[in-house]
Amino acid sequence: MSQPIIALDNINVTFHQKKRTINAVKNVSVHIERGDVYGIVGYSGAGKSTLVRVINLLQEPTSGSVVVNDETFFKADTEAGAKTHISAKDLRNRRRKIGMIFQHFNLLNERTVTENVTFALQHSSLSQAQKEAKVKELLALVDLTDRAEQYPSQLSGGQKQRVAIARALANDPEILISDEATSALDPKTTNQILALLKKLNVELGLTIVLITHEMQAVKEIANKVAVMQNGEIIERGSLLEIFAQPTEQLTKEFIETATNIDKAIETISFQPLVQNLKSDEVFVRLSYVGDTTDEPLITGLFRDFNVTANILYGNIEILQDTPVGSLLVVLSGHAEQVKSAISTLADHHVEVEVLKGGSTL
Ligand SMILES: Nc1ncnc2c1ncn2[C@@H]1O[C@H](COP(=O)(O)OP(=O)(O)OP(=O)(O)O)[C@@H](O)[C@H]1O
Repeated sequence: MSQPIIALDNINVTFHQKKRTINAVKNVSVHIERGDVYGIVGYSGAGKSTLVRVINLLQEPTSGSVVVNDETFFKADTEAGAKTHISAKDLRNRRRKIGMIFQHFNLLNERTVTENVTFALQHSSLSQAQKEAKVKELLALVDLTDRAEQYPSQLSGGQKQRVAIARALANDPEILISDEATSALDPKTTNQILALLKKLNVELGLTIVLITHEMQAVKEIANKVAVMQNGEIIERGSLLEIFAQPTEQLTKEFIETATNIDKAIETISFQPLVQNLKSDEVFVRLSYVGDTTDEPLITGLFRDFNVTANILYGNIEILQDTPVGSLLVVLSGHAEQVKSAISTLADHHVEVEVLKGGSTL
């Protein structure tokens, strides 16, 4: 495997306040590959911002090592131990290659869109004409050419975030850190900004670290996910692994917010068919990932076992080009046959969760 573009190892960040010690990040290691859109999900206070601020040393860790693009930015084995630290001058230069965008855009309100983006080029070696061309190119990239001379107060939230993205890209960064960048936006604008980030990832090869409390955002564009709680990463994996087989309760909660399957189960549980489930019926949830979707499994249940499947709800999503499905189904037939049908489904990598009935299985 190639070298990760970002390697954080054994990172601890401890804040000392008067009488309190806050362990904001506890022994976290994360490796992010070039071209990843790496989602870090967690509730407020989980330590996400503190962790990503470590990448460009806006937050110096108490201990651990920070390596970006094969260059050690920081290394300290313990709080008291010897520290290796990149020089201040080098850090300033390297930071320009790590763009950041935030929830509240952080634009200069007295400056126009063009001036806001140009500001990011103040230390650039480009000539004035090159800077002007660069800013024009960036505004075209984020689709804001017609707003170039407007002020932030004249823009919508989504447009302001586009200015912030153009500014973050001014020095051709290889990494973009997005800290809750869509949290203040409505769902439609959120999707437009996420689509723009995805485009930048694909077209520019930009590595994106996406911190958010919204699993929906992660689901739209991330290929990898880490879930943070109390300063620790409690679960991580590819987007598909996390969505298909979450193990931690918190991960399941986040996924639920992005799929609403629990809500569907609750609603459907009140339907007469489920309320008045017969003794030979069982209400199940079938979950599957990938090719299984294409197989006529449901028809096979009747053909092979004489078990009928009444589909009450279905949700199939495409995550990273792979179908991920959930079906809420009432199966009915002889207990033995239903049992065989369920084990056949399991053989085909369909996870079967009995939600109601089935005491005779
Ligand atoms: N400079 C600081 N001094 C003291 N405590 C801090 C500091 N920065 C963060 N913390 C604390 O560290 C913990 C993690 O905060 P952090 O902002 O990283 O969480 P988060 O997951 O990003 O949440 P949010 O989305 O609310 O920012 C919190 O308890 C926070 O109060």
